[in-house]
Amino acid sequence: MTESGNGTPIPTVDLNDGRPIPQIGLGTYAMTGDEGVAAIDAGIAGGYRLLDTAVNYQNEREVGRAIAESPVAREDLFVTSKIPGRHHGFDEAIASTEESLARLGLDRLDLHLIHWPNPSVGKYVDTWRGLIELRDRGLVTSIGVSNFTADMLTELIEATGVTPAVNQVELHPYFPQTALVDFHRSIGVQTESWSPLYRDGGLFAEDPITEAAAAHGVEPAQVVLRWHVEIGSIPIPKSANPARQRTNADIFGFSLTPAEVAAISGLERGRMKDRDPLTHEEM
Ligand SMILES: NC(=O)C1=CN([C@@H]2O[C@H](COP(=O)(O)OP(=O)(O)OC[C@H]3O[C@@H](n4cnc5c(N)ncnc54)[C@H](OP(=O)(O)O)[C@@H]3O)[C@@H](O)[C@H]2O)C=CC1
Ligand SMILES: O=C(O)C(=O)[C@@H](O)[C@H](O)C(=O)CO
Repeated sequence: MTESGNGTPIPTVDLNDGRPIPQIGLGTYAMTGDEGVAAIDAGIAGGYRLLDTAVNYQNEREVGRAIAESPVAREDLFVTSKIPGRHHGFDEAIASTEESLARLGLDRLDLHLIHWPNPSVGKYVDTWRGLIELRDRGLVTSIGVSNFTADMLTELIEATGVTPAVNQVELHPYFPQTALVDFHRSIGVQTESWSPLYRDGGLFAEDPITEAAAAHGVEPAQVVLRWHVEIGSIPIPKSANPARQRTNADIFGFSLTPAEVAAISGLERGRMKDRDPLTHEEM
């Protein structure tokens, strides 16, 4: 257990491979250059131990710089990256991951994900076999996927016998993905929420969120992020602002009532535009 910048401990949960993962992480999308390194430095100093990056964020070097200059021991950090669609395939996934490790300056990733399934390409099972090989070689500790549907997860498990540890998906009060989260729970997959704050797109003014914030004496963002924890998902909010980073991580000193959770989940209206993994593909 680590402490957030406000001194609230950040607990962990165990993945289906027995590895502990922090219950909140720092999203690093768009954190590039010296400013990006400073933002990631601040996140680690503020208590984050889970760092979420990807080949396509073009910031693995920045994440690696922050890790190298951090006083926090490498073994206390949990680093996630993601294989892009243009690197789908068994051999391609292995080569891509070796390049990611070189950019990060690491000898191992804690978690590595297939970033998007890209179903029209038809190689996500081969890519999954590549991740299994990488895990067996010790280059990756836990393996998972992102933006996979229940049917895609079932296909991976039936083809390889290996269940992903994580499925990182779009998840926020406007898109709670209740059926998928329940399916994950039924097969032992840990849900991670991307865009957990809906990119600050108006969520914080919704009545169920402002009312819960007033009731608990916290910020709306803390209510939203606590909601993720209550529904069993790990949020990975992005903030480059050290004060907001610390506020976001400070969500383990209070809990929401079942009625508050239900009211927030009742804000459901659908996913972000054009982000359906059956049709949205990223190379
Ligand atoms: N696997 C996938 O396909 C995807 C993965 N991701 C991952 O998820 C992470 C988070 O998602 P992202 O899309 O970045 O968006 P988020 O939902 O995390 O929202 C980030 C935005 O909210 C603002 N913000 C953060 N905290 C607060 C706060 N307490 N109060 C007010 N505003 C706040 C940030 O501004 P500021 O920085 O100024 O605080 C930023 O503009 C990404 O960084 C990435 O790691 C994202 C999309 C897809
Ligand atoms: O941020 C990520 O991991 C992505 O996959 C992005 O492409 C994301 O989907 C996005 O919306 C970028 O604007």
